[in-house]
This record gives sequence, structure tokens and C-alpha cells, in this order.
Amino acid sequence: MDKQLKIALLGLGTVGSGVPLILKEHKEKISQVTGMEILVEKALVRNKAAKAEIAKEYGIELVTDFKEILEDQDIQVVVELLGKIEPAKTYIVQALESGKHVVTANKDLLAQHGSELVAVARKNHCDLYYEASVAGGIPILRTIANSLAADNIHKVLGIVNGTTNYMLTKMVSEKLTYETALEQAQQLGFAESDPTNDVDGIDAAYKMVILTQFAFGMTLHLSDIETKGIRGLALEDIEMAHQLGYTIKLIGSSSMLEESVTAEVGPVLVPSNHPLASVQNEMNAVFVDSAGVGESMYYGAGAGAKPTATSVVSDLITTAKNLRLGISGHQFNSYKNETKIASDQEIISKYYFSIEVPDKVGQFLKLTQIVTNEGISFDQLIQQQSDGERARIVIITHKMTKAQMKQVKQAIGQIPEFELLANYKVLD
Ligand SMILES: NC(=O)C1=CN([C@@H]2O[C@H](COP(=O)(O)OP(=O)(O)OC[C@H]3O[C@@H](n4cnc5c(N)ncnc54)[C@H](OP(=O)(O)O)[C@@H]3O)[C@@H](O)[C@H]2O)C=CC1
Ligand SMILES: N[C@@H](CC=O)C(=O)O
Ligand code: NA
Repeated sequence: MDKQLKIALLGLGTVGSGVPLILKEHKEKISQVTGMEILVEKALVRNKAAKAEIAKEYGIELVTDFKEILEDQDIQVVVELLGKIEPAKTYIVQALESGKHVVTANKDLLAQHGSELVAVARKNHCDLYYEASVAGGIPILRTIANSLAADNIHKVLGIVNGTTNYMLTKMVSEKLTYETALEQAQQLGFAESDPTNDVDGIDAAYKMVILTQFAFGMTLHLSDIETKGIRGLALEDIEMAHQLGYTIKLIGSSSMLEESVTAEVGPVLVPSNHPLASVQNEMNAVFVDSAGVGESMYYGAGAGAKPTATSVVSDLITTAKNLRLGISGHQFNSYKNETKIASDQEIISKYYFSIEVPDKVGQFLKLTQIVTNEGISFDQLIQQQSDGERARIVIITHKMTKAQMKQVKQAIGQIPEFELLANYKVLD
């Protein structure tokens, strides 16, 4: 081994503590492919005593002041695994400005400040890689940027949040409560330190911003992505969907319609025979529809220490190879297009409506009128057993535009005795 690559970790939490483990377990292979020995020299922590054991195990020097990393000339790569925006952003900018390459798993940061960080990296001829930020262990960003560079992607959609997929799986298969399922996802290290972003779909929306950049070269803001989480998802709707031949999953999607893009996150009824329907627990899957390859799906662990750290180390390996070849500073994603957002008239889907109505004659007729007023018909319709006073009617429509769907919702809202309980997209 003729060369060493000294790195520093910011954060020794779930993912941070996985990195030295992967570097140790796969040391020989990593040395062969990079021609370098990757050494974790320092780690930034808040509490040295709490991380003393892992530091001793891997011979890492713990520091509580980022300056000790920034000013260390031997450290060539900073791996940011703190999460959230600050101080992560400031540390990354300072690292890049002092000529250090950066690897991060921070989707919050990349989705909200990615363009700025990429520009700083570029100006300083530094690498900035973030494969772990989307779908944890699945090498999806590199696949889109490299392997699918020759293709024209029409649509990218999938299960990109491990916590909520784990929760939905456990709530359905083991009848766990929402709270218990969330607690388990936290204990297993899948959830963010504050799981609000997981359950409210925001974490998935961040990932869709990044996926949209890679797939279509367009930069979306979070506000461009209509986002719903699983907080209000009722078990009754999961069961009704099941009776209709669907599984409800939290899906992030981004599609090109002519020359404009539309991206959304929310519970979606996925046909039970669709490959995304069988993705369980913390597993993620990204389904790509493209002109050349056709349909392809990338499946694997979307969260957890080892899978995520493996992606982080794959970025370190790329950084090491670039250094050896003297080609540092190329952008992870160099595909760029002017961002155009699709209008509601262009977005077409089937929709699921779950409506509570008085249990008396004539209700179906009123609903039929609302939907037919938009020139749409029902694909499926069922009524759940009622308590004698109120009944739940569930309909799946044929395809309509998002604008029509909003009209239907509004019309339902105008009938005082109707209550719209849920409204989700239905995948073909
Ligand atoms: N967990 C997962 O499966 C995945 C996580 N990610 C991303 O990876 C990143 C890390 O996540 P994860 O490891 O799960 O998070 P953790 O909360 O487990 O780890 C973060 C660590 O950073 C430390 N930290 C936070 N702020 C500071 C600071 N200012 N100074 C020093 N230390 C600090 C925390 O210390 P303390 O404990 O004292 O708060 C904690 O040990 C996040 O961006 C996350 O979104 C991406 C894909 C999957
Ligand atoms: N909290 C995230 C972690 C990976 O990105 C998730 O559950 O997917
Ligand atoms: Na990934």
C-alpha cells in the first residue's frame, strides 16, 4: 500500500459508527480498488465520554471543535453525518473552501441548499458525493447519473422512506399501533433524530428533490412537491384498499410530462401485483420508467447503519479513485435543464375517495352526479357495512386530471352531510 487517505467523520451516530465498521470489514477489497488505505483519523462528537468505546475500538481521535478537523492538513476528506441544516452546512462549506473533499448522507441539506454546495465544491475543485442521501444502501444516484446517462427517463417513483414503510408493514402485518411501530423504527436506527420529517413525508420529499435533479436535471423547491405523510392514514382505508386489490404505500414520484415535471409524496394505492406493493419493512425501491431500458426497479435497504454506511464508503472510494487519477472536482450530477412545473390540467391519474355519507337512499346518486359532472366514471365502488346512521363509501375513479380531482373534492365538500375521509392517488 503506497498511500493513505486520512478522513474525518462529523457525527458518530447510527450511520457515523457504521463507517469505520465497513472500512474495517472490507479493508482489503477497498485497498485493492482504490490503491489507498482509508483511515478515520478524527471524529467530531458532542460528548467524548459517550463515544469513547467506539473511538478506542477503531483508533479514532475524538474532537468537540470542528476547527481541529478543518485545520488538520492531513485530513483530505470530511464525512458529514450530523444531519439537519446547521451546523452541517457551515462545516461542509468551510471544509470545501479549505480544499477538503466532502461526503454526506444529508438529504435535508442537499434538497434545500444543494445548488449552493455544488457551486462551492466546484469553485474549490473538490468532490461532493451524497449517494447515501437517497434510499440508504441502494446505489440509485450513481445508477441514474452513470448507468442511465444514455437513457431518457420518463418517471421515477418509489418507496424512499424506510421508517414509514417499516411502520406501515408492522401496522398491517402485526397490527402494531402507529406509536409502537414508530418506536421500533426509532430503536432500529431508521428514523431521523426528530421523526416528524419521516412520518409527514418531508424526508421522502427531500429525496424526490434530489432524484428529480438526477433524473430530469431540474431543481424543485420543497413547496413544488405536494406532500402528505402517513399520520392521518386510517387502518380502514388500508383494509378497503386491500379489498379492492391494492396495497397503500407512501410513494414519492416525479414524472416528466412533455417538457414539465410534476413531483408528489403521499399515500398511494399500489396494485397488489405491482413490484412496489411487496416492498416490506425498511426496504426501499425506486422504480424507473425510461425510453431505452423500459421499466427497471432498484431494491434494497433504505435505512440502517450498515447499508447506509456502505453507500457512504462507496462515495469515499470514488473520492479516493479521483484523487489517484487527479480528477477531483467533477460534479456528481452534471445533467441540467430549465425547471418547468406541470399544471394540474396535465397531471393524470386514477383517484381513491373515501367518503362518509348518511345511510339512506340516494347517496350513491349524489356521488355519481358529482363525478359525472366532470365527465368521469367509477372504476370500482364499495360500501362498508354501516352503523345504521353513517356509511363509508369508497370509490376508485377512472383516470382524471388533478384539476378534475380537485373539483370533485370541492363538490363533495359542498354537501353538508358528506365527509371526505381520504383521497389518494391510485397507481396503474
Ligand atoms: N439512519 C439512517 O438509516 C439514515 C440516515 N441518513 C442521514 O445520515 C445522517 C446521520 O443520520 P443518523 O446517523 O441516523 O443520525 P444520528 O442522530 O444517529 O447521528 C447523528 C450524530 O451526530 C451528532 N451530532 C449532531 N449534531 C452535532 C454537533 N453539532 N456536533 C457534534 N455532534 C453532533 C449526534 O450527537 P448526539 O447523539 O449527541 O445528538 C449524533 O451522534 C442524517 O443526515 C440522516 O438523514 C441517511 C440515510 C439513512
Ligand atoms: N429516516 C430515513 C433514513 C434514510 O434516509 C428513512 O427512514 O428512510
Ligand atoms: Na443511495
